[in-house]
Amino acid sequence: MSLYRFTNTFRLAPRVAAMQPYRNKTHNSSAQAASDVAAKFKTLAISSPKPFVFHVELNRPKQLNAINRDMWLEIKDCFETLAINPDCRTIVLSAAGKHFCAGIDLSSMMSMGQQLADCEDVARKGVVLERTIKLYQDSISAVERCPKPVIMAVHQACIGAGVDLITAADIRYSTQDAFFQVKEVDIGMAADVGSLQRLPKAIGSQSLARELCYTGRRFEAAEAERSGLVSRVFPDKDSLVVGALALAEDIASKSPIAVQTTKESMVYSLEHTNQEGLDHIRIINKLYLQSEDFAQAVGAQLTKDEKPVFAKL
Ligand SMILES: CCC/C=C/C=C/C(=O)SCCNC(=O)CCNC(=O)[C@H](O)C(C)(C)COP(=O)(O)OP(=O)(O)OC[C@H]1O[C@@H](n2cnc3c(N)ncnc32)[C@H](O)[C@@H]1OP(=O)(O)O
Repeated sequence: MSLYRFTNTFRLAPRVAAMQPYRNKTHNSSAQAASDVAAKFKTLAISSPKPFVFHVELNRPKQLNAINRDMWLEIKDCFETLAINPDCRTIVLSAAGKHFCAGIDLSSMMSMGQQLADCEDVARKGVVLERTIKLYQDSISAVERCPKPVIMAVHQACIGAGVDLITAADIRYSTQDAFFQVKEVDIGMAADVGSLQRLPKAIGSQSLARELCYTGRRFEAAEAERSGLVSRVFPDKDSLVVGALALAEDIASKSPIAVQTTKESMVYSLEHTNQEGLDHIRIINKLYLQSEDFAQAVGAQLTKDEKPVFAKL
């Protein structure tokens, strides 16, 4: 079918000319948007190194990026903010300092224990704990709920809450010196913010997932790659971040309608039958196949235009 017939069939004209200004403006506008977002956070560093790509860094290097209450709150806020930011299409999350994440901040956990001890009634203690666990669950789930693909770039230790965090992401890359531990059993608790639900799906083996969760044993990057927890391993942190950003840039160059709908459908399909997943995407696509992105992307394929430009979403 010719481009003219295709766009006419869908009663759409590619708006390439109208969107020409985005070609030059995108990066400045993403960079400005990133500095606006960054100003809100003290445990996260945020930048936009490439057009439509945001880079979020866990930024408590002295505490090995152990997740304290501020960081739980800020992860949630950050991903909810980026979810609706039109200058953001993909997110890379890495971490500053020696390790990716040492898990929950054990000092702040001790002070929470102290606060609970000050309250005598078991029901009231239960309510406080319930609210805290829900808040932390929502923090990690904000990564999965974010419609923009999230790529985790993991170096060195990724422990406890760190594993909860990375299993909520779309794609995981690591360095060859990375290691992982579902360490909650070692601090006398069952993991409760996502690893038990998401790790078995991420690696596709109940047997291995249960072994890791019951023992808390450390597993290295090579095993993580073999099991599918990470999809690429890099020699060091610099090449890891470069590789993750290059992947993010590639995804960000595609139609945001197409990419975000793909994420929504794949996340939905994790917890639904194939038929439910097919019903879900059919209902979305009966609307979205009328998008100008579709006409434009098909047009670009037909005309071999390597860089179609899509409107912000
Ligand atoms: C409602 C709750 C929901 C969430 C639950 C989540 C649970 C979890 O995350 S369970 C896992 C908890 N984390 C740990 O058990 C990790 C303990 N740390 C380590 O295994 C090692 O420190 C690590 C392998 C991360 C790094 O080893 P390395 O030799 O490089 O450094 P260290 O000398 O051990 O540590 C340096 C200083 O950092 C302090 N530190 C380490 N981890 C934590 C942490 N999670 N929270 C707070 N502080 C931590 C460590 O004590 C050292 O401090 P200092 O002695 O003052 O230098």
